[in-house]
Amino acid sequence: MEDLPDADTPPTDMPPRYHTGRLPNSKAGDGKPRLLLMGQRRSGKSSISSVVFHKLPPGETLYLETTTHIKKESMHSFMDFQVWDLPGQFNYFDPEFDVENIFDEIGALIWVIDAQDEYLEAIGRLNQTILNLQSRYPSINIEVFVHKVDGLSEDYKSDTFRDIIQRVQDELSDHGYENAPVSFYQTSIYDHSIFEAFSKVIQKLIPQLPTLEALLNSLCAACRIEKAYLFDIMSKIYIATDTSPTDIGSYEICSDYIDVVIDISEIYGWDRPAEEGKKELIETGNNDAESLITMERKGNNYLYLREINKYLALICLMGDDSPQDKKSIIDYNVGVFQAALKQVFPRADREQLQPE
Ligand SMILES: Nc1nc2c(ncn2[C@@H]2O[C@H](COP(=O)(O)OP(=O)(O)OP(=O)(O)O)[C@@H](O)[C@H]2O)c(=O)[nH]1
Repeated sequence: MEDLPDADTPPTDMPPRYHTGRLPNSKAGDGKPRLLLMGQRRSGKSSISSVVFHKLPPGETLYLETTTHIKKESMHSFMDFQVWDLPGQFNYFDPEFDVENIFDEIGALIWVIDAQDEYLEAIGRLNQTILNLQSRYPSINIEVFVHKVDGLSEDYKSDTFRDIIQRVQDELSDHGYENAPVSFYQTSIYDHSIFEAFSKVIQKLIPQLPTLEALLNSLCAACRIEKAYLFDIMSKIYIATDTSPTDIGSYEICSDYIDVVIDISEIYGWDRPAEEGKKELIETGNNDAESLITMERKGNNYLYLREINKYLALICLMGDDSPQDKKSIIDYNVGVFQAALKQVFPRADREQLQPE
């Protein structure tokens, strides 16, 4: 890390600006990239957005009412984005809907399929939607959540997953779209899988991801960290991790630790008013922010957490080779990491693009 004070920004035609709340696909000026949640009725769309973005306990989704109109919500976090929950009963390519308004400029379309239900009709509609979109908006990422897998046996779960992928891919190749940007995830609101899937969806929209990963790799190598995650604290989505294999177990440990931090800061935290005359800095690399740093032993692992700013936290997972002795080295290197983040998202650029 010491050799890496100036991180290279990957070559790109566009100025880096997602950290101002704009993702690359978003309409210049509106500042809010859009994620669309689509799928059949009762497939679980509102539950997903309530659990991930509003911390609704999964059991309480049983009482959610059917969505009858397009529900638009703005999320304010590391980046501002909109989540649109589209009721399952309409065909959005009908002339009565303003197709352009719905699909123009979206970051990703998340299609939710209820794996516990008959899914052939859902796949038919998904295929139709993908084909419609491919001709008009070929670059939209289509993310298929094979959802509610919690109630299924391991065998049934993987058979269903494979069957759905096969049916979608067959239909696409029949129409000559072998390389359509479609990805599949197994999800449930009753475990961490829904957060993991959302993390991957969001990461695809971050152009500087390779740089963030390279920085996290260097940090891990310098401090013998097993796994490092850069978390969005509010949603528990991780926006980057090092490139060593990710297992859901390490994500779960880190995500539970974030919960503890949130609970404690809800009790002891308070709002800091912005200093007079100064705009509040909400961006990556704001190391003027008060920062919480902790290191704790969890079973055979040590967990190191450092708040990067109001929205982001770095969490590292280490083995038992006395990392406590190395805490000062880790602190130092994480400080270098934070400085490098600032190079990736220079402050001048942030201020210039900060909405008034
Ligand atoms: N077992 C299980 N049930 C789930 C899961 N996610 C959602 N559900 C249940 O599925 C039912 C329907 O969820 P909703 O979120 O209302 O579905 P929706 O897709 O928004 O439905 P509409 O508003 O009618 O379009 C609720 O009873 C949820 O509790 C899951 O991961 N596992």
